[in-house]
Amino acid sequence: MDLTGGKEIVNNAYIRAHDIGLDVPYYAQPERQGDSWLGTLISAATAVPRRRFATLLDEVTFDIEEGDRVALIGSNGAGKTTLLRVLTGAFRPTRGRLEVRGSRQALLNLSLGFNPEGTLHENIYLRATAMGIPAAKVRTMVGDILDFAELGHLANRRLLTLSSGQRMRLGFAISTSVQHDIMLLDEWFGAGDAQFVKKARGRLVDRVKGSKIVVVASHNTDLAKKLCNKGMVINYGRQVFIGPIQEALADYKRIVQEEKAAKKAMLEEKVAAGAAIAPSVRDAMS
Ligand SMILES: Nc1ncnc2c1ncn2[C@@H]1O[C@H](COP(=O)(O)OP(=O)(O)OP(=O)(O)O)[C@@H](O)[C@H]1O
Repeated sequence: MDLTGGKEIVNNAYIRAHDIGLDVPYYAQPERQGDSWLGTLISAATAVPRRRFATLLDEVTFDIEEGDRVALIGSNGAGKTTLLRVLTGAFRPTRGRLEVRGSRQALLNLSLGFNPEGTLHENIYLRATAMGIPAAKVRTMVGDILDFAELGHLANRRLLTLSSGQRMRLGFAISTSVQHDIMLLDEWFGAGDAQFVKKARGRLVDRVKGSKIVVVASHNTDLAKKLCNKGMVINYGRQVFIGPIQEALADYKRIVQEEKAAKKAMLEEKVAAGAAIAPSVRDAMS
């Protein structure tokens, strides 16, 4: 079987970002003043949400070349998944220049692009076509995908009748059915039953080995050290470091310690000013 799914594998893959930024619109509900159920009800019915813009990424500049395995490192909400979405092409940067050479495989949301009303068979066509695989090629892959997901006996059932674990298995089997140049991963895949996870990890390791570039967002330091040669630290949507993985992890550790020290100092100021602090918060800061 041709593992490229009919896609051209390029000789020289890269991702180059120059000063990219991403602003997204969102709607903010004005603060509700009601202190009674009637007041809350009236304010909920009459308050008009305001359109605002949030800067999710700013001043991100890097060159990722063939052979690089890059860990995106940062606290919750730092912008790792957002950057991966930009790299997959799901979000277009609102500033700066992004150049990507090579086919991309994204393992971010395994259920994305499914139609719950369609059968498993139809959904394989839907997703594989969206991945750019020609229909003739998909036809030769359907059996393998269903076998890998262990769902062959349900091929003509509607997707909405599947359990969430079964959907995830199908999504994983489709997303990893072909080898691409660039692999974009959000956290190391670890959901599902133990036997499937083992099989899925085996396939992931193969795909990572076969990829020219891997970018993985992870909170798992051991995995980052084992898998990656480079690390990119993201803090509040800004890239604050890119370089060798050990140095990136050290930089992130320093940021976490500095933030912890700043929070502790703020807490101590509040205590000195006579504010009541819950014991759990005090313990967490010590
Ligand atoms: N569509 C959106 N509109 C407004 N804000 C958003 C949107 N999507 C993400 N955000 C915000 O952008 C920030 C970055 O989110 P993101 O999911 O990229 O973080 P992350 O680093 O992957 O976090 P985690 O480690 O928790 O997965 C968060 O503060 C999040 O609330």
